[in-house]
Amino acid sequence: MLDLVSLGKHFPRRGGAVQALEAIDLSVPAGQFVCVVGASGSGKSTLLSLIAGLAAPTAGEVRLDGAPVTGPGPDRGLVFQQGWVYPWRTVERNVAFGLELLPLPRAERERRVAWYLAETGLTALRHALPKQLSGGQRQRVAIARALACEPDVLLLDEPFGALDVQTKEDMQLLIRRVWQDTGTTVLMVTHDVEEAIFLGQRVIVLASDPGRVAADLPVKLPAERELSVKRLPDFLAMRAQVEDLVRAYHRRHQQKRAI
Ligand SMILES: Nc1ncnc2c1ncn2[C@@H]1O[C@H](COP(=O)(O)OP(=O)(O)OP(=O)(O)O)[C@@H](O)[C@H]1O
Repeated sequence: MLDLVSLGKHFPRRGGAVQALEAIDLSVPAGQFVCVVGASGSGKSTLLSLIAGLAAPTAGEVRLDGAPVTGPGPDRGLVFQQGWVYPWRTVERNVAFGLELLPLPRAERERRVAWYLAETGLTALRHALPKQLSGGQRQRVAIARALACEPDVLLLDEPFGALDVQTKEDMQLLIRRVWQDTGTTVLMVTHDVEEAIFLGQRVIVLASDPGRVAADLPVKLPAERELSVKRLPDFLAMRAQVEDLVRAYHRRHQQKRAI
């Protein structure tokens, strides 16, 4: 279970502070797929960096299975938009990277690399260098590398934001399958409301300044989802509801700033 308890983060700014996040209380049961949406500046990336332990909260705490998070750790895997990979390492050696830091027998490391390469459709490319890959393939490498450490929680920060529509949909199907196969908890930040509903079991809408939870909505769609689910009336109704919320909180924020 991932718990965010009265979580807050402010950044000093000349003449005051930016309240990036305030009083966030959220519990994510193990194995759940949660998507976080919100207008630009609502604190989505800040939220992920606090959970990843890359930044410290200024209030409250993050707990994973009851233990406070005090820094980065292999129990949380992080994937960024750019699909950051080590340019001098082959695909296979990129996927092995995090594992090299873990106290695992060599045979187990090799087993995991082979399994996650297959799971992300990269086996045939295992000897390629990143410069030979497309953006979608590089993002698969970043996902496989994060998953190979078998984290309790996979944190995805706009992972498909830079991809074209077809590649993005392929990656959405891939991440859902990987999630179902591994049972990992997934927390994904995205600008794309359609993507959030298609992937998530739950959608959190953040409001800006202070960043806070404006809505926490269950996604009432079948567990098995084809891309065609995006055309169902229930899907379209939820999409309109979430888009209206994001827009409303964004406008409110703009009006506040104008005063
Ligand atoms: N290191 C920092 N120093 C100062 N202010 C920051 C810092 N990081 C974030 N902020 C501020 O905190 C607020 C939340 O930023 P954050 O990047 O988390 O939002 P976001 O929802 O991820 O935005 P986007 O969708 O544009 O990536 C913004 O007002 C931002 O300017």
